[in-house]
Amino acid sequence: MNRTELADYITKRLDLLFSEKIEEFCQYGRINSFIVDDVLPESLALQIYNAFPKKEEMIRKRSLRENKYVAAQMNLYNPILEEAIYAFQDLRVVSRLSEITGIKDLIADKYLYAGGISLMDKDCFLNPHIDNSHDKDRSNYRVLNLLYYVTPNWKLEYGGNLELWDNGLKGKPRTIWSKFNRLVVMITTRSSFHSVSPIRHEGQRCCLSNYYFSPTSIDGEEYFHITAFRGRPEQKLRDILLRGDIALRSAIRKLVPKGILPLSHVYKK
Ligand SMILES: O=C(O)CCC(=O)C(=O)O
Ligand SMILES: [Fe+2]
Repeated sequence: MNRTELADYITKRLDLLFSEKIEEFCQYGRINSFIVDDVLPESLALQIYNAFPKKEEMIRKRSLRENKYVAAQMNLYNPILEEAIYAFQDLRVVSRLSEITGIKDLIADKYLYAGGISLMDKDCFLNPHIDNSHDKDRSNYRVLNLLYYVTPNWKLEYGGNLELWDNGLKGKPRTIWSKFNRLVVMITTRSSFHSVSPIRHEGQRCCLSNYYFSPTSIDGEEYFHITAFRGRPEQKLRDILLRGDIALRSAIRKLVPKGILPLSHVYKK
């Protein structure tokens, strides 16, 4: 199964749900987003899940900000993973998403900057954050996240669900179940705080991530920011520490616009 054949399925699914998803995405008063279930035939989604590498073969990211395993250097792994990720970059998929979201000039990211695959198991989490504003070359704005979940039988009570903080960190988040064979498309702006709730279950939550960029930001303004993590409402001390972390890393970025560390979370071709 190659990326074009996988994209055939994704495109057909989007076409079927097209007008419903436009309405869902446009709903007022929340982080613009929509959900597509049963994206691929079940057996294919399962094949993608089964192709996931062991967490030991991935890069661990562990700090107060997050605890998860990621990989973007896709030629190191089972090729079905690379095919599946790039299926979401097929021009037909990009154009359907542009029509649904109304965002013109969408650009898929072949370098998978900060994207690729992620695996989270017991006690993994992702604290509330806004995503980095730009692509790796700092030339286009990040505007959409495409998150495709592939763990079969993942239950809501396991945790590890996506949370969208529609009313900011003072409000309650909207929880989106990281259900098997589900795609979540969400907008990324300067205020689109989101997180992954801590996992309470012995199992692994696997996700394929694609990020789309555009020459202009969603609000039409010019800005730059790094990924900015915060504490959850009950994590007062962690929030103070993470605010300090944002201030420090932002200051360094002002001095060294390309960052001080070599880019690690990209697909080096
Ligand atoms: O794994 C998820 O559901 C969310 C990941 C995330 O925050 C991101 O890709 O920006
Ligand atoms: Fe994110």
